[in-house]
Amino acid sequence: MNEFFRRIALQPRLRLELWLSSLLINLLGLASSLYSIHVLNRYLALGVDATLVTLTLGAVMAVGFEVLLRNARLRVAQWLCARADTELGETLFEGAVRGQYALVEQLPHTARREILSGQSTVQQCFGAPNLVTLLDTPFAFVFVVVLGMLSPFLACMALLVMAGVTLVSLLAQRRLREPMEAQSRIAIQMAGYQHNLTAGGEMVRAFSAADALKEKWRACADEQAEQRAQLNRLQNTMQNASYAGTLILSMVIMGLGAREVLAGNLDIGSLIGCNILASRALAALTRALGLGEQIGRGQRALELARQLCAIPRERAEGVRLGQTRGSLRFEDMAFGYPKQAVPVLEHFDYSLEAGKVLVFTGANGSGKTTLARLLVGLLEPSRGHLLVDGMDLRQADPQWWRRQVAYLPQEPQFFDGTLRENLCVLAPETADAKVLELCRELAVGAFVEGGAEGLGLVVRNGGGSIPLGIRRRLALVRAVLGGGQLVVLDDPTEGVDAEGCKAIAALLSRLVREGRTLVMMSNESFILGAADTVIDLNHKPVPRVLRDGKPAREGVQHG
Ligand SMILES: Nc1ncnc2c1ncn2[C@@H]1O[C@H](COP(=O)(O)OP(=O)(O)OP(=O)(O)O)[C@@H](O)[C@H]1O
Repeated sequence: MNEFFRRIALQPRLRLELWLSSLLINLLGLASSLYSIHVLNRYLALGVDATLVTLTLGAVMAVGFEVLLRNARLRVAQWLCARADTELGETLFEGAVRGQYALVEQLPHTARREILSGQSTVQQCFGAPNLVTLLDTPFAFVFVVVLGMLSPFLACMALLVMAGVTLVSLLAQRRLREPMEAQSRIAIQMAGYQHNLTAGGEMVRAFSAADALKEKWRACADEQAEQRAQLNRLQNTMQNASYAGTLILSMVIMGLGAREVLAGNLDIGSLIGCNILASRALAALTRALGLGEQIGRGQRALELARQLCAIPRERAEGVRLGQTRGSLRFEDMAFGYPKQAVPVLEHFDYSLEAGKVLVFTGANGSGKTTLARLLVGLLEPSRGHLLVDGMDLRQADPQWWRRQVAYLPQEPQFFDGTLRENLCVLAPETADAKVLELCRELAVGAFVEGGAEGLGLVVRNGGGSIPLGIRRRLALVRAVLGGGQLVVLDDPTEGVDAEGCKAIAALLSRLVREGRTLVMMSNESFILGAADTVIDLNHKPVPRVLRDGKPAREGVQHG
C-alpha cells in the first residue's frame, strides 16, 4: 500500500490532479443513479418527453465526461508508474553491479535472479490500473453518503453488508501470506533445477543424474501444487465473499427498501437509485479488496529487492593517480571469508617493483583467485593494506583502479552482445584491425576470422559455447586492449592447448618488454620459470616467498 502512496507522491502537482479527477469521476458516476430516480419519479409521473430528453442528455454527457476523465487519469497514473518502475529497475541494476562484490556474492545466484525478475512483479502489482482502483476506493463511501441522503436505514444496511464482505476478505488475505511466501521460496528452488537442466544438460545426461534431479523436481512441484491449491482456495473464498455480498446487498436493499416504500418513507425511483448506489459502493470496495493479494505479492518482491539494494555500495569516488606505474606493496595483509576456519592469508608482506613478474602458486583452493580479486579491488583485505604506487587501494576510486588493471578472471565470462562489444568494452574506439591483430597474436585469429560474422559474432550465455581455451584467450584480448599497466592473470593457461600456450608466452614476453607489471596465478612451469618472484599460497596462513630475484629463464618461453 505504501508503494502506491509513494508513487502518487512522486509528483506533488500530479498528486492533486489525481485526487481531484477521482473525485470528479466518482461524482459523475452518480449520474446514472440520479437518472433512474428522476426518470421513474418525474417522467413516469408527468409524462413530459422534454424531461426525458433533458435527463438523458445530461446523463449521456456525464458518462462521456467520466470516460474522458478516466482516460486522462490513467495516463497520468501510467506516467507516474513508469517513472517509479524505471527508478526501481535502475536501483536494482545499481545494487547488483555496484553493491560490494563480496556481499552481493553471498546471495545465491537463484535468489539474485528472483530479485531481479521481481521487478516485473512490482510493475504488474503496483501498475497504473491498480493505482486508479485504489484511488477510487475512498469514493465508495461517497456513494454510501448519497445513499444515506435517500434512506439512512438502507445506507446502514449497505454498510453492514460491506463490513461483512471486508471482514471475510481480510481474513482470507491474512491466510494468503503463508502460501505466497512458500511459492516464492519454491520458485527459487525450481529456478535452481531449471538452471541444472539448461546449463547442466550434459552433466545431467552423462552422469545419469536425471533420476535424482527428477525426484527433487517432483518434490518441489508437488509442494508448489499444494501451496497453489491452498492459494486458489483462499482466492476463491474472497471471490465468493464479493459475489455473495453483491447478491445479498441487492436483496437487502430491494427487500427492506420495498417495506420502506410501503411505509411511505421512500419512493420507487429512490429505491432503484439506492440499489444502484449500493452496488456501485460495494463494487468499488471489492475491487480494492481484490488488490490485497497483488499488493502482498508486489510487497514481497519489493522486500526482496530491498535486500539487494540494502547492500552497501562500493565507493563511488576516491583518489585517481593518473596512470599507475604498477608497483605493489602487500603490508601485513590478511583476508578470510566469513565462517572460514583458516583464513586465506595472514600477515602477508611483500613489495613488488613496477615492471616485475610475480607469480602466486598453490593447490586448488589455496587462494589464488581470492588474491586476484583483492588485486582488482573486488575484495578488500580484512586487515592490513594493499598499496599501489604507495597509495592504499581503499583510497582509490575503484572505477579508476580497474582501468589500470588488465584482468583475466579464472572463469572468463562475456555479456550478451557481439564479440566486438565484448573485446572492446574497455576501449570502444579500438579499430577492428587492431583487435584482429591481437587475436592473431593469441592464435585465435582463425576462430574469429573463420566465422561468417567475424567480430560481429553474437555471444550468449556468458560465451559458454566458445571452447574454454579460445574463450580464455579472447578474454585475454579484452584485458590487454584495456591497456592497464598492471596485468593480473588468473590461471591464463588453464584449458589452453600447446599452440595457445606458446602464443600466450609470446604475449607475456611482449608485455614484460613494454614494462608492465605482471601478477599471475598459476602452477604452469613455463610461467613459474619466467617469474621474478614466486609466492607459495599453500603455506598457511602466511604465504611463503619461494623465489625472489632473477627469473629462472629470460623472457617467457613455452616448452
Ligand atoms: N565467496 C566465497 N565464500 C566463501 N569461501 C570462499 C569463497 N570463494 C572462495 N572461497 C574459499 O576460499 C578458499 C580459496 O579459494 P580460491 O578460489 O581463491 O582458491 P584458488 O586457489 O583460486 O582455487 P583454484 O585453483 O581451484 O581456482 C577456498 O577454500 C574456497 O572454498
